Amino acid sequence: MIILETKNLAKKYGGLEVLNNVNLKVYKGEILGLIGPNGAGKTTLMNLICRLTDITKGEIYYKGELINNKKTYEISKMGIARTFQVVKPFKGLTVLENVMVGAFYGRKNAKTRAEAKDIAMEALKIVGLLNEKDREPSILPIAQRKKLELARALAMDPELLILDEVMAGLNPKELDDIMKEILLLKERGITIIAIEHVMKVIMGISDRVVVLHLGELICEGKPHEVCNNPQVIEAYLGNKFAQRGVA
Ligand SMILES: Nc1ncnc2c1ncn2[C@@H]1O[C@H](COP(=O)(O)OP(=O)(O)OP(=O)(O)O)[C@@H](O)[C@H]1O
Repeated sequence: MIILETKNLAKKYGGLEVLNNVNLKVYKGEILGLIGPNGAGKTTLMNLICRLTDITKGEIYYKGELINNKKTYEISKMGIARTFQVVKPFKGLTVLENVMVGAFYGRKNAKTRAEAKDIAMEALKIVGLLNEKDREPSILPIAQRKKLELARALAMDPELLILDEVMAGLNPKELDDIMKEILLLKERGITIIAIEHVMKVIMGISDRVVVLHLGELICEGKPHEVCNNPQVIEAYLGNKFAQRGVA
């Protein structure tokens, strides 16, 4: 079953064509890896889906419903949550309070502080950040700030979770930990789109991979199929990767 679909989606910033004719299908329950070179349009595509930026052309359907005219907060209530590439926790709020913000804006729609706290505590438990709940986010190391971002998105109780480079800057042990957590989220029934440059992660968690290049989807398939596609090797991975298998 398709949970999200874009049809002939296009985005221009002034004269700059950033996305062109993107037909993306995301199936319920899968982890979809989205890869492509810097500037390919990956974040822009996610910004369009979350309705953070105007659509130049085309349609976006979520669970069969056209969402072109929805507001970002309506998208959150419908069950789409995302993390951001650059983690920006709210200053002056503790880790717990930052996650509570997600509980107020998401599908669970917390009505009281106590309710939001329960939801946030559960999300912090899932990502293993309960011990840090009273700390100031800015003093957390990068791996924990990424977990905070993940917890905030989880507190929104998403059906579709968009992860924008949650792995960047993590060491191998931290990568393994967060990969396991993402696979657990899939087991909980959450559909995931993961934008990622770390190919070990993409190969390790994705059911399917799509490749964006110069604003167009140039390839989709199982991870190993995509990695062996000559166009993808040429545009993104390079020959070294193809010979080695996993970067
Ligand atoms: N608000 C904006 N105004 C003008 N141009 C923009 C804007 N946002 C993005 N762009 C341009 O759109 C193109 C695609 O950017 P985008 O951030 O979507 O790429 P990306 O694939 O996510 O790259 P990266 O892997 O580096 O994060 C780039 O050329 C970028 O400079």
